[in-house]
Amino acid sequence: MAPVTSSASAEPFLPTMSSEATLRLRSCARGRAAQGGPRRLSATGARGSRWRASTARGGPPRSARAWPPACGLGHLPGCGPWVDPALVADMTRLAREFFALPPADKLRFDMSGGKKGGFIVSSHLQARDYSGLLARWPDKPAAWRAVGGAVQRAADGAAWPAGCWACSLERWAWTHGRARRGLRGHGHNQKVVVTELLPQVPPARLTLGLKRHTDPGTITLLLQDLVGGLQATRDGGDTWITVQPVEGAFVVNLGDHGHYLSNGRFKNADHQAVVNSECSRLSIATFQNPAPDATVYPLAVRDGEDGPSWTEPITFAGEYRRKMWRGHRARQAQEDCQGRQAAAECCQQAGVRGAQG
Ligand SMILES: O=C(O)CCC(=O)C(=O)O
Ligand SMILES: [Fe+2]
Repeated sequence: MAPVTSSASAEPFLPTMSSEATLRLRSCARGRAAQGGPRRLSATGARGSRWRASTARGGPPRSARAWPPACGLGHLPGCGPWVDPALVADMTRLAREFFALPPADKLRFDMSGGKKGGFIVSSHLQARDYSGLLARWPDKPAAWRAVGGAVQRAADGAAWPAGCWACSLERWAWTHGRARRGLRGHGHNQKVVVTELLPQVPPARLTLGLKRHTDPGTITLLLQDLVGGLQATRDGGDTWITVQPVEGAFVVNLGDHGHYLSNGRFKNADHQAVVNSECSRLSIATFQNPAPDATVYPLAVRDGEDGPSWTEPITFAGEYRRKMWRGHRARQAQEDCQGRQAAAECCQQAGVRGAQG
């Protein structure tokens, strides 16, 4: 997802161009307070799709009728072992070293086009093997390619705590007669690693950070530093809850595909990331996407169960295209509307009537 800014300036927006001398590595309490007193997400919250991965391992769900408990903010069923903390530390350190490089070194790899609210490095070509990442990942600091590759390999499911969530759900569905033809083919063979730096931004600058969105894939494993800025909403953006950073913990977001796979039982996380006026903020997201062309049916629902009961199969590629198209249409409509409004104001000023249309 691309970050946005409402700033009129088109200058490349790089952290080394701000007044910040060095990247802060530690928590920024004042900055967090400036974001309006974030609330801690609670495991007793309503059904949602964002939870903290935990070292605790749950067994497969026992009930033949209920949905597995991954839908709340609690722990995941069937989790594998934790990711190696040394790997996480290396990835974070190297990312910070990269973002501290001079702009010329970074701009070659920037995925945000220099005009957005943050700086993104992404293995966006979604290579099925890891050579894609290794070829496109920054060559400085020297060790980062190898470590980035290791992170992407780790995300293959076995080593990440929640990477096997879709597989758990799939196993559960087959055991309990909920699977439909095609579920097994969902694959899990696309991994995209995105490292993003949201620079420290003076309060006067109207930069938003990463705009509100849902992730398109199955799940996203997100590592955020202790600055904080990730926010979630469950009322369509009226109110936002800041996801309190926890050292070494991943935030796991369910994406659109996971939402469909669970037949709407597990909601896709509606989220954004805001900038901070005190600190730059680093996040590393690993998107777990299904195979693009695999035909996937949503899990079956039983008579009398609440919620949607979708039956149509989808492919990730098709859904993704539709989502992008809807976004494009919405942006066009907004631009048209702004254009009409500007024309109306202009006509009003000039004393002309009937500018609507
Ligand atoms: O930086 C973050 O915390 C969120 C990143 C994110 O949501 C994304 O890249 O899709
Ligand atoms: Fe996201």
